[in-house]
Amino acid sequence: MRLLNAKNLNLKDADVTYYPNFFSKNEADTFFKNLKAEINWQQDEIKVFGKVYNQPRLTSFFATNEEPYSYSNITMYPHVFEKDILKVKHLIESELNINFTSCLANLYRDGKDSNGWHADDEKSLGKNPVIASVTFGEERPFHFKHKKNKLLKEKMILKHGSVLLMQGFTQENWLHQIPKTKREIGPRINLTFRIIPQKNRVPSNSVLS
Ligand SMILES: O=C(O)CCC(=O)C(=O)O
Ligand SMILES: [Fe+2]
Repeated sequence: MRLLNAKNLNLKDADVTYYPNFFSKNEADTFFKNLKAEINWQQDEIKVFGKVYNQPRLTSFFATNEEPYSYSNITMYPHVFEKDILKVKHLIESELNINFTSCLANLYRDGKDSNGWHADDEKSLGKNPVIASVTFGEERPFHFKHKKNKLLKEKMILKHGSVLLMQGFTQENWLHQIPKTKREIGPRINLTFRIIPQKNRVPSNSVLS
């Protein structure tokens, strides 16, 4: 049932599939409530043209390994996966047959919170990264635009309990954003599951010959 009504967006030079009904209404309501309370949401600062601002959303980072995640000028160190986020992880992994190591969680408190145009193309994610992006709470528009061909764009609404799977050449060729809105709206939680391998480290007790 979770993959019911799956839709490939058929974006050029990309591979994006939307699963609008991945979580039932009841499941999604419960996850939203629990994750909002359980997660240790943090406020990071971003630097734009030398000036420091609060990032327009709260975040938290989780991983099964110790590998931090750096993007823009922010480095996030992982928490261990907590109860509910681990449940979400397992449900996604078993349906999509993909194992994720890490999750960047975003809390958009209201319409003033946003996520500007970007691609998740950090080196640490490797080439052609797979990203599963889960929405709980308020639905928000999600925009895509092609990096080179200005005529190619797409807008969609990410529903409560939906999953958006981005893979293949998506990050190489497209940008995405969650724009601000003037509408009076409630909070939205987004979980982006990613694969960020642990870099090789020499164990402290090893003997090098
Ligand atoms: O909130 C979303 O749906 C997108 C989040 C996102 O693009 C990101 O965290 O990289
Ligand atoms: Fe992103």
